[in-house]
Amino acid sequence: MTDRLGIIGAGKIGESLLAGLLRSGVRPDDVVVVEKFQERAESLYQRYGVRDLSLAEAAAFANTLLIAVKPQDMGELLVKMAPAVTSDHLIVTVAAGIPTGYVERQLGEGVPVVRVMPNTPALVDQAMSVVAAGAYANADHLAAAEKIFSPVGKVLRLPENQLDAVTALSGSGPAYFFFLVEAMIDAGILLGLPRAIAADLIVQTALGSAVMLRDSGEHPVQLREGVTSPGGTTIMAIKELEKHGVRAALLEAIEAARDRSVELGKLYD
Ligand SMILES: NC(=O)C1=CN([C@@H]2O[C@H](COP(=O)(O)OP(=O)(O)OC[C@H]3O[C@@H](n4cnc5c(N)ncnc54)[C@H](O)[C@@H]3O)[C@@H](O)[C@H]2O)C=CC1
Ligand SMILES: O=C(O)[C@@H]1CCC=N1
Repeated sequence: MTDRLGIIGAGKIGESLLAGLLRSGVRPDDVVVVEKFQERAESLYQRYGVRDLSLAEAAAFANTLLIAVKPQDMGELLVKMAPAVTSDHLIVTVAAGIPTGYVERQLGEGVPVVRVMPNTPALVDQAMSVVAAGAYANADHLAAAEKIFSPVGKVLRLPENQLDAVTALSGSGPAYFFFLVEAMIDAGILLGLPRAIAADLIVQTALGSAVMLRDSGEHPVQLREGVTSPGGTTIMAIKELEKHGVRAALLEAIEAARDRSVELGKLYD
């Protein structure tokens, strides 16, 4: 397999993957984009030196086609792609909720499809991506898909029936952390700290806590207990979080995200 990639839909996720691949040493000549909005395509060319082609041209150029359009745009896109795609292509899709089975039916039985759920920390090479094989994707296809995502972070293989849960957990996950940080900065304002100071305190605290979670080998409960002194300040805050049902809210929020992923998958039933 030659390694030529076409990124169809170079929005937030498409661009983050494009930028990550180029940072990792992939040559701009080996990547093309197919982008609906001409202005965006021109801006990508200026910033990355990557050409914008039509779907047919991209399919002729690249052996791997990475689809990064919104789930709502998938139906129309796959109809346009079908005539240009063969079983020699590898199709990688990051669209939330859209099953490989649907993509296979639209593009033709036998076309290898790998469904992936990355997340936006790809921008800083700290993504969490999960890859799942469709019915016609073999070990080489999975390895080829992983090669696109491993330069921008960690990659895990899971069966496709877990991808809706993954979407809710790590796909949407960065938004939950940003939401929490935003609320904690507001708490700093409430306590009279300047916004910039509150932001510094919370961002560094988030970073330090994330590194501890990753590197200490300890369970989050142990790490939290290490901060929670008997009769101290932290337990007073934890009591309020429990009183307001923050744990239950998170469980229900992530369940709602999973349900939405399942619903998006039914868009084209
Ligand atoms: N934003 C995120 O955190 C994540 C998004 N995803 C998935 O990635 C996909 C893209 O999401 P974003 O990058 O956030 O959306 P976006 O709206 O930023 O990017 C989508 C891009 O696709 C282009 N596009 C739409 N239809 C097209 C077509 N027919 N041909 C060529 N280009 C076309 C649009 O012009 C746009 O630039 C979605 O399916 C989403 O579920 C997956 C993981 C995380
Ligand atoms: O909100 C969404 O639908 C996409 C999928 C995962 C993260 N963002």
